[in-house]
Amino acid sequence: MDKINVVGGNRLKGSIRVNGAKNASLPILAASLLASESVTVREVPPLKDIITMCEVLSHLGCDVKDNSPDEIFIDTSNLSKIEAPYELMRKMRASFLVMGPLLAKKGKARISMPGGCAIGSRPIDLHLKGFSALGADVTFGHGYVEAKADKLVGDRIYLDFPSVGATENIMMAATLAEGTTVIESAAEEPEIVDLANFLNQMGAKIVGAGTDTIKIEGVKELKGTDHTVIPDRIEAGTFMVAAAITGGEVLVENVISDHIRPVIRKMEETGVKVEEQDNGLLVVSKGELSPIKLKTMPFPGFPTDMQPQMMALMTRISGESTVTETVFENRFKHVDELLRMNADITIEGRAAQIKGGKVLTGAPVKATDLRAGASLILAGLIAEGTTEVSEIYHIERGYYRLVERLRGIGANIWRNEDHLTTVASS
Ligand SMILES: CC(=O)N[C@H]1[C@@H](OP(=O)(O)OP(=O)(O)OC[C@H]2O[C@@H](n3ccc(=O)[nH]c3=O)[C@H](O)[C@@H]2O)O[C@H](CO)[C@@H](O)[C@@H]1O
Ligand SMILES: C=C(OP(=O)(O)O)C(=O)O
Repeated sequence: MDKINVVGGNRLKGSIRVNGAKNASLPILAASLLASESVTVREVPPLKDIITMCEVLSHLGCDVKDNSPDEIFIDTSNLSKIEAPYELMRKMRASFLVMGPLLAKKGKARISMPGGCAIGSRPIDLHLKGFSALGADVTFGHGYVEAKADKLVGDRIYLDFPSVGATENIMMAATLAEGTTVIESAAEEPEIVDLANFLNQMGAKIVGAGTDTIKIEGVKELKGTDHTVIPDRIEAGTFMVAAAITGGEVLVENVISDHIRPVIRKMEETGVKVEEQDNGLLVVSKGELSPIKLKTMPFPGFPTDMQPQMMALMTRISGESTVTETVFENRFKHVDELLRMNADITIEGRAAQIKGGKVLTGAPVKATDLRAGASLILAGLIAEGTTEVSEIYHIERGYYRLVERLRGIGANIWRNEDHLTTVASS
């Protein structure tokens, strides 16, 4: 089984470029189903989740060409199926994002129910509330959710929580509905804005994306387009923490600062210097840092996808920091693994107290989910000895060539197979 090994102690220095955003690419690829012409999407990171979404689109009948490393071409002229089976859904929850586009384009969709995952139960009730409001008949059976509508008709939909996925799915379905749809209490994440821009380029009429009220005036047809996805704000934040935790100096390139303002601000509160330059963010971390209190919130609040990485940073800061997780019910799985590395963390309900400043010690640990895995690698960068991270397929869902890229700025890190190659050739 592949593992990532990290030996702590190196100060990271240099520059590192951020890839296109996984969480913007996935809904955009799903939205390409709505086009009546071909679509090209650029700066798509070549990750496992992206491959899964391409498999879903191919399964539905699309012609998908992966012009590696980061350009995907989709021709929907042979879109014939309306069903996404369990084998594809179980690999990735985000496959559920094809439901809105299929319902809009084909009037019917049958998708295997997405299950929960390590960070929580993750229901889909808000997606379905939206489809029903647009006039779809939604039923369940044999592990599938099925939605049907002779025609979708715009309506006012209030989301009880600003769910990113529900906002995206409903926005996509509404593009071809009759009349106007208004999503209230919508998610405001940058990935929603990127999706709306993509849809508008195809001829959709969406206003208000990036605010809590999105208005979609339905159109008859969407044409093809060529779109470049936004940089990955979570990858950027992860590299910023890598610089900060090691007392390093790293230029993180290809960043939209406004997308990671909360991460910049919380990092500055610790005493890390973040300088906005033309070509990226220069992160400089020197001397003692100060403990902070952090609460995850929907955008523009602090992103839950950066919480485990920030917790790794807190283990290095003397004094007591706290993290409150309000978005997911169970996103503290990394804590047990950090404890194995000598961290001092206690959890009470949705809050964690981190008593930082103890020397971390390398240990065998496992990535329980994507960002938990990133947190362990970051902790490994400062731990004494070797940290051996297993179940790294979680990490590979969201970070492309993380090992090589961190090594490029000075980390002592390798995959088991790299090590064997090095030993064999020496
Ligand atoms: C592929 C992708 O873009 N994933 C991101 C997306 O996930 P995702 O779109 O799944 O996250 P949501 O914003 O929908 O989920 C946020 C909260 O809402 C709840 N909820 C959601 C839908 C629903 O119908 N009912 C309901 O109760 C969830 O259980 C969770 O507690 O946004 C999350 C929140 O920023 C990020 O952590 C994920 O990285
Ligand atoms: C939780 C994440 O992704 P997903 O919604 O695909 O599980 C993530 O990107 O941190």
